[in-house]
Amino acid sequence: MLCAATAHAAGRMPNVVILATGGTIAGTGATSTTTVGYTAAKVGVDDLIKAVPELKQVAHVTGEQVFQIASENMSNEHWLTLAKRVNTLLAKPDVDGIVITHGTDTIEETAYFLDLVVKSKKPVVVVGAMRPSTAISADGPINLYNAVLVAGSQDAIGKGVLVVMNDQINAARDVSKTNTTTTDTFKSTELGLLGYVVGNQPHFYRVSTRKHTVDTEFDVSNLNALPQVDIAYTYANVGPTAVNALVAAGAKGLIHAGVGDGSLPNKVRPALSAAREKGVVIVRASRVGQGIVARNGEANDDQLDFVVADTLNPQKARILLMLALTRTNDTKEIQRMFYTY
Ligand SMILES: NC(=O)C[C@H](N)C(=O)O
Repeated sequence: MLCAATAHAAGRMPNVVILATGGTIAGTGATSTTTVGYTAAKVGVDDLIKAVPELKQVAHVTGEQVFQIASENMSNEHWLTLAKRVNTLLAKPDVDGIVITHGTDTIEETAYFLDLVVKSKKPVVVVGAMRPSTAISADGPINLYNAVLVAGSQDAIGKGVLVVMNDQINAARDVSKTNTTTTDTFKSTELGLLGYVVGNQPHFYRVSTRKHTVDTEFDVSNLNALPQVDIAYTYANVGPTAVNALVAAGAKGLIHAGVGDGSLPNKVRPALSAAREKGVVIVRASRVGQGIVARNGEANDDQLDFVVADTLNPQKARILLMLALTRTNDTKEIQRMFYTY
């Protein structure tokens, strides 16, 4: 077998733990042609593993059912539970890598959260499927097989948390779901994927230069909750209602999903400025989906005391801001974090 893992160097197959959380990869539909309108999160981890007997050829696989949910129901509390379990498992010398099966709707968020809080260089791969397990040409089994190959590979060590779908390897920081239903939905847009899984082997061509895992300052081991951070979306004719409601509901941080380069409509700017004066940390992001939100570009961030999201999309900016707020309220420090991770 071509799977080259540290464990292989020691003359054994890698030990990979599959942590199952639900999603479409564990979904079932009424018929084999049901590819929408199915029920997510039905099949247990043992059956997911049994459905891919080829896994035995590339790793010693064990499974744990951590949750059984559709990923639109993923919460901060789920993330803390999952991250703690991942860190506990990776601290064991006999665990070589972890695969997390997950719904695709929020896979990019869970992967980025773990990328910032996992304290190990060992591979962590998040994987899902766009078709339920009962569908013709279900993509779950091949995605799971590829994910296990990557998680057991020494080439994946130190690369941060990875999302493996559709034969492609993507960095957690940069990958996003870009199509509502197709199997080639996960893209790292202009920043590029890291590699492919072809011929029973991962092939890496690039790395993410942003710090992750063992090189971050975030530690969730003693956390049971995360600071409340919400997202206010902007569009033509938007007013301050959402911003004011989120602040009134207790947000400690707000991501402004602005138009273009994070532009602030005149009707929203005073509400955000007032929120900042109350101590809420404001991060300017963009709804566009790629590109940098430039500091002091579409707004005078120095004067307003705002932070910019750099290239993070709003949902990933929310994650970094929550973790940043576990360390500091200083906006200069938070801006440094957005240029570091
Ligand atoms: N393809 C999927 O997994 C979608 C599903 N709603 C989920 O995220 O759990």
